[in-house]
Amino acid sequence: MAVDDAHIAENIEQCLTTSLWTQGNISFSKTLASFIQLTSELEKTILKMILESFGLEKYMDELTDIASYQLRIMKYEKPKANEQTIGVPAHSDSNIMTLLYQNEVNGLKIQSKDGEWMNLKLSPNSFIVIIGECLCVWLNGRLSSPYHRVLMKGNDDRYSLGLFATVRGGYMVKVPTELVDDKNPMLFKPHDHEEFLKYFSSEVAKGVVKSGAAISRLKTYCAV
Ligand SMILES: O=C(O)CCC(=O)C(=O)O
Ligand SMILES: [Fe+2]
Repeated sequence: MAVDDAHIAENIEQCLTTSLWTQGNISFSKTLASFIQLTSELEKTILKMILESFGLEKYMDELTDIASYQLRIMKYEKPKANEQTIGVPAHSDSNIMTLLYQNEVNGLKIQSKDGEWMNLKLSPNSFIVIIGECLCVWLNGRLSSPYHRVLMKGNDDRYSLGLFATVRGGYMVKVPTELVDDKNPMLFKPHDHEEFLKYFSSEVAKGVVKSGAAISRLKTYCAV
């Protein structure tokens, strides 16, 4: 892990640990820091594999330089009555890539390209990798960013840990020239993704769009 990444991981876990235990909690801190270290390395390995598959490995340094990582710890309570409740409504992630790790309680559904909702039944110790809209745009739509949601049923609470790799503000998301030719015209104009997210949340606040509809809004915002 590079010095910068170590610093970022340390910051994330310190903020979280001190907000949960004012005195700190060394064992929890260490577990969290090593989780962030391992998952951010895994995210980079997956990104490298994706770039290599498109012959774009020369962009690896650029994309890792502008990445920032956010860890979220999520708890979904079991439904009170014998019913199904929404843990997270349908949405696509607006970042580069998300890695999810859950306890043994399933609940994540992912929508296929033909609109079918698929239940994910995960074996223990597996990770879910979700491509975010920012990477979908950067790759000129070669990989899509799937809609997903969490539905809860049954008698157990669900916990999940999400590592969200995001681009830092100020970075112009620009489709590489290698991905543009006569058959594959550029789909998105270069744009600052953070500016788009600000615009999008103001549209959500005004009630113009629903919070899960970022990808269609992104098309309106910067489609060629
Ligand atoms: O908890 C999960 O499995 C999914 C959470 C999620 O999709 C998100 O926070 O964006
Ligand atoms: Fe998500």
